[in-house]
Amino acid sequence: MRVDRIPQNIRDLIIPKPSGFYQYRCLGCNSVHPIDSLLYVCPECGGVLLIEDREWDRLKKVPGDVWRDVFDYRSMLNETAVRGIYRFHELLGSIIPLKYVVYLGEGHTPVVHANRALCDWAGISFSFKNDGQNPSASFKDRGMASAFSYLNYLTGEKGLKNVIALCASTGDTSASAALYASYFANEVRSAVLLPRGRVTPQQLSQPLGNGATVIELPGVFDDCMKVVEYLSEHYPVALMNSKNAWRILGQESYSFEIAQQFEYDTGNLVVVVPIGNAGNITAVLSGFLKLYDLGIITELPVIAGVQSEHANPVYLYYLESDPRRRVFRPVKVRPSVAQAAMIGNPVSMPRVIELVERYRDTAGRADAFMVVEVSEQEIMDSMLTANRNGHIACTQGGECLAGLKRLVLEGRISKNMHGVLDATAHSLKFSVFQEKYFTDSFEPEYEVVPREELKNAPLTLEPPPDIPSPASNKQLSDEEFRKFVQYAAEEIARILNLQ
Ligand SMILES: N[C@@H](CCOP(=O)(O)O)C(=O)O
Repeated sequence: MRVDRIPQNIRDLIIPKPSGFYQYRCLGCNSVHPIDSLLYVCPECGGVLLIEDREWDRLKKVPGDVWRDVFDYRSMLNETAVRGIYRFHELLGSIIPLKYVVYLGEGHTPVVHANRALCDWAGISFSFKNDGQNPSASFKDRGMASAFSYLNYLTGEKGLKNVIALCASTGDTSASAALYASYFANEVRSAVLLPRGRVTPQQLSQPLGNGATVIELPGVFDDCMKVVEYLSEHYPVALMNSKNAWRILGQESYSFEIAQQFEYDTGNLVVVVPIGNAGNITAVLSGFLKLYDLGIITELPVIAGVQSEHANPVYLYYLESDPRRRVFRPVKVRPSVAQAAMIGNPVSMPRVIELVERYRDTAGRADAFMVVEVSEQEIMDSMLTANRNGHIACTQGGECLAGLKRLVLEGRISKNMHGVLDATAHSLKFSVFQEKYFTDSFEPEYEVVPREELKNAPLTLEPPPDIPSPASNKQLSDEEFRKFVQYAAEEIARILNLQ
C-alpha cells in the first residue's frame, strides 16, 4: 500500500521518525547510563540493565485507538524498514533512524488455532504463535533484528568499528546471531560458544553455514554464558545474548503482535512462554505493560511461564508466595528435551523479579502472572500430540502446551480463556528428540517413556527376489519396471487396507 492511500488522520504518523530519549537503567542500583555505547552491565554495580525512554509520556498524547490504526496500516506498507518488528518503532527502538533498521524477514509470525480435537485434549481452546517461522527458525530473530539495528546505528553514527558479535547458546541464539552478523558480510565477525553435545545437529549447522567461528566448550549453557560474560567485561566484543538490553526491546514485538493478531482484545488470553535464560518472559511482560500504559490494550492478559522439572529455578522461586521471603537460587540442570530452556541461572532473573511485581500491581491481581512446572514426559507427549494435529511445535512449544494443560487441570486458569502458546522454534531443529522417542532410545536421565500410540517409523518395502527392483544396478526393461510398480502398488494397497 502507498502512503497516499493511508487515512488522512494517521498519515503524519505512518512513517516513523527518530524520537525519544533512551537510556540504560540499572536494576541493581537504579543508576542511569547513556545509550550511545555498548553496555551490558551497570558500570557502577555490575547489575542487569533495561532500556527506558525518558520521553515515553510523549506517546500518550496519541490515543490508543490511533496507535492501533497506525500499527495496522504500517503492516500493509511497501516500506522494508517497517515490515517486521519496526512497525512498532515507537515502542521498541524509536531513536533508530529507519535507514539503520536491519530486516531479514523477522516478525509477523502466524497464530494458528488448534483444532477441536487438540483443544479437547488440552481442556481449553488455544493457538500456537509459530515463532519458528522466523528467518533462523526461532523467536531470537526478533531480538537480533533489534540488537543488530542498534549496532548498525552505532557504526553509522558513532564510529563503532571492527565488531565481533559474541554469544553463548543452546542453539537458537547462535543461529540467529550468526545469521544477522553474516548479513554485514566482512564488517561484522561472529563467534558463538556452545555446550558440547547439548546443541542439536540442525542448530549446530546453522552458525557453521553462516560462517561464524563456532567454539564448543565442556559443561552446559550456564558455563558458556559465564565465559561470554568474562569476555565482554575484558574485551571489546558485542554481546548478543539477552543480557544485551536491545535484545529485550526487539522481543517485546512478540507481545505487540499477539495484541494486534487478537484485535487488541487481550483480556481473555493466557500467554504461555517457556522460561530459559528468561529474556523472553522479560520481553513479554514489558511489551504488554507498554501497550497497556498507552491505552492500546485495555486489559492485560495472564502470562504463564513454564519450566521443566529438569531446569526449574524460576518455578522454585515463585513457589514462595510472600515476595519478602523469596530467595533466588540457581539450580544444577539435568538433561531436558526442552534443551533451549535447559538453563539453571537465567541472566534476566532480576528483570523478571522487577517486571512481575509491576505486572501484578498494574493488573491488580497476583494471578496475572504464574509459573508452572512440567515433566519431560509431558513435554514430549504434548509436542507430538500437537504435531499430529497440524502444528510444527518444537519441544519448547510442547512445553507450553504441557504447561497450559496443567494450568487447566490444576484449576489455575478458567477453561473459558484462550491460550496463546509460544512455539519458539521450528520443530525440525529438535527432530533428534522425536527420533529418540520413536526409537525408544532416550537416555534414562531424560525420564521419557514413549507411548506406543505416538510412535512412528518408516515402513520398508523390499521386493522378493523374483520381482525386479529399481535399486539393482542394471537398467530395468519396461516390462520389469511394470512388474515392480504392480508389486509395490499392491503391497501398499494391502498396508493401507485399500479396497
Ligand atoms: N535458549 C537460548 C539461551 C540463550 O538465551 P539468550 O536469549 O540470552 O540469548 C539459546 O538459544 O541459546
